[in-house]
Amino acid sequence: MAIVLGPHQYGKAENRVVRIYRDSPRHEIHDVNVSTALRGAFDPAHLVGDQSAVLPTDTQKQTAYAYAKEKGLTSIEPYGLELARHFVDDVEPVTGARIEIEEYAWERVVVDGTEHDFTFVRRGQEVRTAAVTVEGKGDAQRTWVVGGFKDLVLLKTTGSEFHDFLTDEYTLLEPTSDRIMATSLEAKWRFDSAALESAALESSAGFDWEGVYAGVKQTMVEVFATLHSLALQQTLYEMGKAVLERFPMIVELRMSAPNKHHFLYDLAPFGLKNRNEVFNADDRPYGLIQASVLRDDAPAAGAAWDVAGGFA
Ligand SMILES: O=c1[nH]c(=O)c2[nH]c(=O)[nH]c2[nH]1
Repeated sequence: MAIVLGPHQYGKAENRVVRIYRDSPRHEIHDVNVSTALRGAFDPAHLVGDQSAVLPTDTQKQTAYAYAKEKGLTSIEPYGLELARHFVDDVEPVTGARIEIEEYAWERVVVDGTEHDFTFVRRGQEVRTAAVTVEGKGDAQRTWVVGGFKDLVLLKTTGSEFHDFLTDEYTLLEPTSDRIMATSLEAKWRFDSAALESAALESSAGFDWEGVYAGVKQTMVEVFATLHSLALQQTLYEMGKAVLERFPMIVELRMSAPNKHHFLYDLAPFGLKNRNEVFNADDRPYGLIQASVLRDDAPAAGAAWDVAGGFA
């Protein structure tokens, strides 16, 4: 038996880069958490401690900050593309790079009815995400971009049912035709890599990353609100389908939705009727419903979903 080195990668995780645009009195802020991971011929570092091919994780960090100025940091997808392509194209031993980014949104405070130029309040809603993977050099290079969000907490007070489910001797759940539906939605959408390779997607100027993000989020929120739901599973599928119908550059969407249970509280001991008015918001355990929706002619996903390489 011989011991061999398996897949490996290394990088700087969670660089907290804050980029301010202050070229006019009205400042802009972009607040991100960016993690880099490089793949390639790094076996000697593991096997014999030879660092000659290892671009330090500190350098990767410095690059993330330098690029926020040199290349700009507005939409997170093109910022991730710049970083990933730089590592693969310009650093000889690197054959693949994965850049994962979270963005924390700020909105302007309002003073005397006017938006303030340089003071912001953290927006309590979702965290936007992006994951860019670049593999291979030159003509063989392939690129995958996944946009997304997490922690989008949604709740509807009616318009949700759950009944006619399979039962066995352990089933206690009562069917319901009117319940609260709530979740903290995570969604990730894979852009068409072929479209990415076209010139239009090369720069943030050439592609409306912000518009797509806002549109996907709004589409999902609208479906959550308007679909009379028979199960969270159905809601997820309809949300994903609507996104693919409206956004031709997206080929696949993956969703993860904890079912944030709201149990009707028993007020009978107090002689009170509870007509879906008072609930216990339970935090655990929770149902966890996960689904993906894709075009039947979607190109192969390749390394798009290879989140952090699948390492522990
Ligand atoms: O929307 C739901 N899907 C389920 O699979 C499920 N299971 C459960 O107990 N409640 C629910 N709700």
